[in-house]
Amino acid sequence: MQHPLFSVAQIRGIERTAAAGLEPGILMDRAGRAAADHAADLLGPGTGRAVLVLAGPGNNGGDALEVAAHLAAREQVTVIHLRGDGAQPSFETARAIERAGASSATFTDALPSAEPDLVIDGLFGIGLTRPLEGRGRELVDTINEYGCPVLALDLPSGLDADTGAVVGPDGIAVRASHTITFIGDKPGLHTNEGREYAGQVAVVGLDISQDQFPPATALLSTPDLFAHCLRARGQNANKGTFGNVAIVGGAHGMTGAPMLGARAALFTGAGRVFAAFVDPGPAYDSTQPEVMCRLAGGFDFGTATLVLGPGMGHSPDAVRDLLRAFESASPLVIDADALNLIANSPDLQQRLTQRGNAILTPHPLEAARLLGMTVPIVQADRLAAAHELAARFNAVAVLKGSGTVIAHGDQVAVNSTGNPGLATAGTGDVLAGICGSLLAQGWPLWEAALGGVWLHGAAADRLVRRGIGPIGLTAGELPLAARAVLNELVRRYARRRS
Ligand SMILES: NC(=O)C1=CN([C@@H]2O[C@H](COP(=O)(O)OP(=O)(O)OC[C@H]3O[C@@H](n4cnc5c(N)ncnc54)[C@H](OP(=O)(O)O)[C@@H]3O)[C@@H](O)[C@H]2O)[C@@H](O)CC1
Ligand SMILES: Nc1ncnc2c1ncn2[C@@H]1O[C@H](COP(=O)(O)OP(=O)(O)O)[C@@H](O)[C@H]1O
Ligand SMILES: [K+]
Repeated sequence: MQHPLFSVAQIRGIERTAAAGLEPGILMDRAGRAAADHAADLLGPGTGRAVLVLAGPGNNGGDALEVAAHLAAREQVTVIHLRGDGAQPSFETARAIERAGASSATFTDALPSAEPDLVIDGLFGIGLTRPLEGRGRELVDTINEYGCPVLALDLPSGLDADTGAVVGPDGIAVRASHTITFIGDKPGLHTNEGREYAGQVAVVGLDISQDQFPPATALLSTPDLFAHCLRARGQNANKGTFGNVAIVGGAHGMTGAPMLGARAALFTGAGRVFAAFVDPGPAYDSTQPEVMCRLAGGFDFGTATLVLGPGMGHSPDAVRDLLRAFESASPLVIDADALNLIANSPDLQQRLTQRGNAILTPHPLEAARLLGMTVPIVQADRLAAAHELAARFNAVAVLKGSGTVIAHGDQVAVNSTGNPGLATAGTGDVLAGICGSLLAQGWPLWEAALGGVWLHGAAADRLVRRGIGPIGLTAGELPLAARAVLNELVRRYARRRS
């Protein structure tokens, strides 16, 4: 099943169309009821717990007041309602104000002296137009220090639902442990700062019929998007069935990078794996003797899927190898130094665009160099940056980081796996090796990128679940974990086809 992500403009459109066919206020009734149920689940069995409800001036505040009215029957509810000095509340918010006012909830301007058992964040949702300031900012500052669960309504106040950026210069947002988001899921909850601030995300469609939803802006990447490429191995398979991968890089002093990529390719099922060194490198890898070490200069680039860039350096030999690789018809994964060489060379850019058949895997700095912009601009709208990379270089673009964005043509996906254990040197080399391995096994570019990124993150998640990381997780531990995750996926999804 697909997991769509909608822009704020799309959510507004869906809300308008749905509301036109319903009694006024029904959608807020449903949002308030669903959020109150979610809050009750977080509180667990019992009654009389202290719940702090922060309600803003708009409809997000209306949702929060509905939650307050529902919860007040069982819990000790305190409401801080920031009314703002803008327009009058909407019909549904005015009704929510009345309902909460008629309940046993206590309204106050001051935070309670003791930390509550649960905070409901209904300050701002998709109507946030500027950074938090004044009292709103003070409240967020304080609740961000609490240790109790924080349930954000629709999205954490202060976050941009489209981009996952904290609105601001010098902005602030609620750090929620849970977010219940209404009508449809939003990209900003899953990329950039979104994963940090949104916590666990639950989506409530408010019973709006699917035919009122437009095509999604993006999809959250799950194995359903690449399951059709997962295949059990036929009994009669041989190593030639699973393709050749060559990791091309490893300038003097950087031999570890291609070795990590090569191990990742091997452990995720490539038939034969080469490490092709730009400068004279090791004769063999004593830890992984299955990897065949070669000098890139003499390697026939037409015989393997090529992963270009890990530890490649910037020497004339590196450029020569890159040019030769571009002249081959082999599928390419382009990473690290290869991306920097391309960023510096209009000629390489033109050749890449003309040849196609490539996955680019930049981190935000590499993406900024390729696009001729700064990292903050790339990060301010990661979906747009990935889309632009894909269009400009005629490739599948993988913009790495928390909530990696994968883009090609009109398609955009946001990855749902991974954790900060991956923030350590060499994990990018492993990702490039996995993508190369899947390509070599016959996966199309788009699926190899989606699957490679998902698997890489899931491998890190598996290690963390087993107590290996996030602190101290090493890139070299990922390939074995990726192997386990891939075999599990194949058992779950694959039908034997050979
Ligand atoms: N309608 C429905 O049926 C449904 C609606 N739903 C809910 O509605 C939410 C959207 O509601 P919304 O459009 O009212 O926007 P919301 O996020 O409450 O904020 C707008 C208010 O904040 C103000 N403001 C903005 N920025 C500010 C700042 N930095 N600092 C201070 N003030 C600031 C702005 O006033 P301004 O000063 O800009 O005029 C305005 O008053 C959505 O996220 C979902 O939760 C769901 O229940 C589904 C059904
Ligand atoms: N905080 C994080 N959460 C999730 N994934 C992360 C995080 N930090 C880094 N990663 C992932 O780790 C990898 C790092 O790649 P890269 O920066 O190229 O590292 P290197 O060049 O050292 O191998 C990417 O796949 C990236 O998406
Ligand atoms: K909110």
